Amino acid sequence: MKGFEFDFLKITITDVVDVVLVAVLIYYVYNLIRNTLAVNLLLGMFIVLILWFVVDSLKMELLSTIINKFMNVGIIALLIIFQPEIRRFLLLIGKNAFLQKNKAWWGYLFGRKDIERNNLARIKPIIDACKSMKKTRTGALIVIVKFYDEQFFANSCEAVNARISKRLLEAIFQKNSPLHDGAVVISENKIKSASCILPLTDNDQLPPQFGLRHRAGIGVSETTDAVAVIVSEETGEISYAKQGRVRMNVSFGELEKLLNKDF
Ligand SMILES: Nc1ncnc2c1ncn2[C@@H]1O[C@H](COP(=O)(O)OP(=O)(O)OP(=O)(O)O)[C@@H](O)[C@H]1O
Repeated sequence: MKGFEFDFLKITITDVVDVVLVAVLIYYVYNLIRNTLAVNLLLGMFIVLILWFVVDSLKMELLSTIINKFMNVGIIALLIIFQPEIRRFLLLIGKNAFLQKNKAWWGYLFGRKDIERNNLARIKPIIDACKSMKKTRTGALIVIVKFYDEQFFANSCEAVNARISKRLLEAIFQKNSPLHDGAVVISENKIKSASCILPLTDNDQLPPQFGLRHRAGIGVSETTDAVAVIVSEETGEISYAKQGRVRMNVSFGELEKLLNKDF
């Protein structure tokens, strides 16, 4: 008994690391699914789990067997249901970790000011294009990805592979342009493709004025590491989608800050 109490109270460094890692994992998972449909799915699964325990402890054989069978395929169902979140999570810990490490080295070697100046040079054409498209009420969807997944984008896009420029972005989204329908995808400092058809979000909590353009921007940010800048054709309002969540009526100052952080 004494041994048990001693064991119970013994906390090793590994235990602390274990708890911290689990806390970090929960934080990341929470951040990934916060305000997305995945929360409802998770809640649904949690309710089924509670029901299973209740039914099992009340020895209700038939219902228990049915839920048991359902739970047996639970892992596969989880993988299918949470495929976008799992994909985003793995991209986050893989690609982002590498990029962040690089950023830190660049910061160390060349100083923060240089990074910010470099970033502004990359971001400025996008912000300038948005300013001009807001004025002319030109609808636009600009998607920025850290990791350009050829397979994901190649099938539904026209390849561009050009330097990011304000005039090119304006020309693409201009109403008479053959490429104006769909999204522009920017990655690795280039306009990689245009006229991309993206997956639409299933989120039913979005404002009613959000049509297909907004839904596509939010949808791609749910399934990939992308952020999307959306210029509304109707209102000229700028929205910013990231991880399935959307910020509406973003000012150009805010847009610069957001892109500086995410690009
Ligand atoms: N799956 C898709 N992927 C990328 N772009 C799309 C997709 N579906 C529609 N679009 C773009 O959205 C445009 C239609 O936008 P719609 O008016 O439905 O959107 P909205 O969100 O209401 O935006 P706006 O405020 O600009 O009207 C299409 O012309 C096309 O360019």
